[in-house]
Amino acid sequence: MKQAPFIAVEGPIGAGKTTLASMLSTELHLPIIKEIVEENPFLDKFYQNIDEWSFQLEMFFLCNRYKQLEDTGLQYIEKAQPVISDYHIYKNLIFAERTLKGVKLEKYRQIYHLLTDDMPKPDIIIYIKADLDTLLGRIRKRARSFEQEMDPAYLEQLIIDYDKGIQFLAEQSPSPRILTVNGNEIDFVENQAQFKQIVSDVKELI
Ligand SMILES: Nc1ncnc2c1ncn2[C@@H]1O[C@H](COP(=O)(O)OP(=O)(O)O)[C@@H](O)[C@H]1O
Ligand SMILES: Nc1nc2c(ncn2[C@H]2C[C@H](O)[C@@H](COP(=O)(O)O)O2)c(=O)[nH]1
Repeated sequence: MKQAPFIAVEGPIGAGKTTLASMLSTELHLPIIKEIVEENPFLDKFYQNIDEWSFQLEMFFLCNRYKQLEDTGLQYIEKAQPVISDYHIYKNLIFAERTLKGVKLEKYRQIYHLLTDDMPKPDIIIYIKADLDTLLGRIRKRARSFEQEMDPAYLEQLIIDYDKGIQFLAEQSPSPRILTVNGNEIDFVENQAQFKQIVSDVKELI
C-alpha cells in the first residue's frame, strides 16, 4: 500500500453502495463508515412532499455527514489508517442541487462549502452505475416503505446528476482514482467471481 486509502462507494439510490462497501470492508479488513438512513426523521415526509421538506432533509444529511467526516478524519485519516465509506460527502450537493431552489439552495451551498471544503476527501471512488429499471428493482427488493412511491422521474434525473457529479469530482485536483462498476451486469452479491474481480480492481488502485 502506498498510503492509507480513504475509499468511498457511490452511485444513485439502490445502486448497491452499502452492500458493496460492507462486502469490501469484510474482504479487505477495512473499518466502514455507513450513512444514517433509518433514523432520519424527515425521509418519510420528504418523499410525500419534496418541496415542503427538502431543506430540513438536506440539512439533516449534511450535519450528520459532517460529524461522521470529522470523526473519520480524527480516527483514521490523521492516523494514516485506511477506511471505506458507503458515500462521498459530495452527494449532499448532488441531491441538494436537485431538491432545493432559490434562496434556500443558495444558503445551502454556502453552508455546504463552509462545512466541507477543508475536510478530508476520499482518494478512491467506486462508482456503481445502474439504469432506472435496475435501481427500481433494487429499491423494491430493499422494501423500505417510504421509498416505494418514489417518482421514477426523480430517480432518472438523479442518475444523470450522479454522472455529472462524479465527472466533476474526477476533474478536481488532486483527482481521486475512480473505479466504475456496471451495476446492471455485475452482480457482486450472487456472483463470487464478479465480486473477486472488483476486489482485485480495488487492490490495484490502493
Ligand atoms: N449487484 C447487486 N445484485 C443484486 N442485488 C443487489 C446488488 N447490489 C445491491 N443489491 C440489493 O439491492 C438492494 C439495495 O442495495 P443497497 O446496498 O442498499 O443500495 P444503496 O446503498 O446504493 O442504496 C439491497 O436489497 C441489496 O441486497
Ligand atoms: N434528498 C436526499 N436524499 C438522500 C440523501 N442521501 C440519501 N438520500 C435518500 C435516498 C434514499 O431514499 C435513502 C438512502 O440513500 P441511499 O443512496 O443509501 O439509498 O436516503 C441526500 O443527501 N439528499
